[in-house]
Amino acid sequence: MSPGRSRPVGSSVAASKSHGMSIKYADFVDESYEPTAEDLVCTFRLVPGEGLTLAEAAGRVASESSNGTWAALDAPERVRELSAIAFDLAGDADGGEVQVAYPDALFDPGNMPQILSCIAGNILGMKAVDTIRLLDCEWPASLATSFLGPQYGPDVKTEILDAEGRPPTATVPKPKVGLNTEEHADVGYEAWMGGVDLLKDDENLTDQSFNRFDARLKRSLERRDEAQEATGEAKDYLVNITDETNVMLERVDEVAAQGGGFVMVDVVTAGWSAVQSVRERCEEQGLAIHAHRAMHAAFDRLPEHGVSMRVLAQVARIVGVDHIHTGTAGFGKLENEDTVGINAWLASDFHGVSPVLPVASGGLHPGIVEPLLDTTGTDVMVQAGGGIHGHPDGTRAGAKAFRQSIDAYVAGVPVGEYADDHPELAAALAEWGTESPR
Ligand SMILES: O=C(COP(=O)(O)O)[C@H](O)[C@H](O)COP(=O)(O)O
Ligand SMILES: [Mg+2]
Repeated sequence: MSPGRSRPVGSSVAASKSHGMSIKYADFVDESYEPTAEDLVCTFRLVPGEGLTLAEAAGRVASESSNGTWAALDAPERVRELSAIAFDLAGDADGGEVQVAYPDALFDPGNMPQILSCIAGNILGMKAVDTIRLLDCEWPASLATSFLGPQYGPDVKTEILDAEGRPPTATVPKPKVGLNTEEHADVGYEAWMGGVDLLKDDENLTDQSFNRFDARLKRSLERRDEAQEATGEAKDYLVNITDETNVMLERVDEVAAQGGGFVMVDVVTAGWSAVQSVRERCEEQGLAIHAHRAMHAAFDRLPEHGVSMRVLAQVARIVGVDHIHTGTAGFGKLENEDTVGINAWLASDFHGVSPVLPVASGGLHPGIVEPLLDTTGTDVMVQAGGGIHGHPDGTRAGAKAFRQSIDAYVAGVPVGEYADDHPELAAALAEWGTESPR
């Protein structure tokens, strides 16, 4: 049949009471449905609950995530037009994949919590499924463009930093919390002097008693200015503004007033609504947003359940972050994940929405930069904490070694060879070799 929602009323749809039709779970399945360009299409992997077929479970998923419930309902046709339709079912009662198409009129454009309450809401806890995972989404233009989208994306490399033609670098001081303001800013200064572009706060450093936000921002940007002057290279600071939404907005203004170019937000723990608010304020202030994804694994680590990192990254791009962590393709300390596929999506054409710069972070050091970039390509930001500050000769030498490993890659010189006349890199390779840490 031709694409569209005005599908024939199937055998399972019983015309009923005078003003409408009775809709029940089975009416949310149409194996032959062809989605339209206005549909949001979600791919789910699911295992049906006990005693249910794949189609019975899929009907319950499409129903609960759009406008159905457990009881057959009498509803007018215009309400029926808002129903989701499960189609393309592949599998059996032991599990499989299904697509679910949602008409865009079901959604509130520009309201990410509302969209997620549909497609990743009650269905994750229904008895009708033993497990269910939202794997991927095809977004219609009407929803994708109803948010601000990224302001800079990969253009931060040239518009804010001096990183044309190479991956920009960032570092997070370690120990991750506990350093006082002066110690933290000193680490930043040493890292910038060694060749790192960005100082980055860790995900759990915000405004604790030992390192207050306001003082850290001020002092770090003072040291940044010194490093910028000494090196002649643009430097900046990914300061973690994560807090209650109104506090974050005040901090965006403060960062702009002090001359910073970026804010960092723990986007999953803060929540997408708060990220939307920050994004709006960053538009006014011209700041880029670095998205840390702490807590993403609560959604995406178990392969059979939850919401994939791919979908979380899609949401982040639509809402409008400029960078987001997407893992290290198995080379760092974290679980291997679909880093390459997610990064390709973040760079892909998407209804005119700007791309996002992916960030590789977690257990990286100079010895694994080469295989990492071989796998991800160079359109990434590369971030190292322990792989810089754990260098035997300290942070500045560690930053030099890290930058040298990147410069070697961009020059097409094997890292071992480049180390022959770069002693900091040689020391890092002697310390850590080319193994991923655990
Ligand atoms: O602090 C770091 C990296 O420090 P180090 O370089 O010392 O491991 C990152 O927050 C985490 O690894 C999370 O990474 P991701 O957000 O990619 O999961
Ligand atoms: Mg961290």
